[in-house]
Amino acid sequence: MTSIRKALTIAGSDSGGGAGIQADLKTFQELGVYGMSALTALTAQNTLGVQGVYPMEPETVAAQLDSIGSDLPPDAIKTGMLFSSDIIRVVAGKVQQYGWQQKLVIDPVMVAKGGSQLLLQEAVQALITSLLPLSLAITPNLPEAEMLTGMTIESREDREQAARLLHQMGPEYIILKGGHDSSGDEAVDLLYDGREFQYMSSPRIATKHTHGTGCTFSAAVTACLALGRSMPEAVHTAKAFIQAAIEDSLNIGAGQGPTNHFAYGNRMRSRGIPL
Ligand SMILES: Nc1ncnc2c1ncn2[C@@H]1O[C@H](COP(=O)(O)OP(=O)(O)OP(=O)(O)O)[C@@H](O)[C@H]1O
Ligand SMILES: Cc1ncc(COP(=O)(O)O)c(N)n1
Repeated sequence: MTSIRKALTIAGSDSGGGAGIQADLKTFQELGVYGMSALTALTAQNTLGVQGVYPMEPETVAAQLDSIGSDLPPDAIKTGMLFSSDIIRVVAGKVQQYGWQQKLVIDPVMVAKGGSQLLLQEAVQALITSLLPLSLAITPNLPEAEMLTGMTIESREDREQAARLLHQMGPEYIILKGGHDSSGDEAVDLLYDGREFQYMSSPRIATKHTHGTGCTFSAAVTACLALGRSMPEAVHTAKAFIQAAIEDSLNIGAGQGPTNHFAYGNRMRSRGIPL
């Protein structure tokens, strides 16, 4: 019998398959981790945008988490689209009930690349007060970090100050993603553990096909944590995973296409490197 590490994503469904739960499960699979999911919302979505958002009832989110918590304890967990304060409170309660605090990565998804609201404005405060204090790590992009801290982030010093403020809200690790800063030739992410700032950068790829980059990146971090890797190792691998996925992005759909979840694994396998 094969034993396998398990990761759980608590997120929304993207019918187009590039972001949300679909991106998370593909990433878990590629990194050799058994994927499980609890749906918070359905979206009707494709590369052209979000055509509809259909949130789950909070009790159906609770029921999914109970099914998983009572039988399939995850080694690591991530959240993505949570939509409302009611759903956030249910998730926070289940994280406490099952003792998942040290395993929880929060991707504070707020707005889709096409502009659709994936987190209601009324839910931002619940995210800060109910969920952030329970988390191991948070992976905001720059606009999300601005929303959570109330700061404007322009300089490197601003990023470090935002990371300090986010750290005071509870997460042990802050992973501030720099994909939205298109001013330089590099895509620069920052990892902060409350003591040191570690920058991780890669060449910025000129492409519009970046649908689901944040979901894929945080899923890769979560998969690596499920495998028992340290946080710096997990972020390093996630950066390599998303870089490959954007470089080899897929030419499907008429709009902003998804990344290629096979790319990192294909490269490693072709070089004979174990994943
Ligand atoms: N054009 C690019 N070239 C290289 N890396 C990129 C590019 N865009 C984003 N990244 C990387 O992808 C990861 C996700 O960053 P990003 O800031 O895009 O997240 P996000 O906005 O949350 O994504 P999403 O909008 O899909 O939720 C980060 O590691 C970032 O550095
Ligand atoms: C269900 C779901 N979750 C997350 C995203 C964010 O991804 P992006 O910002 O690339 O649109 C999304 N579009 N849909």
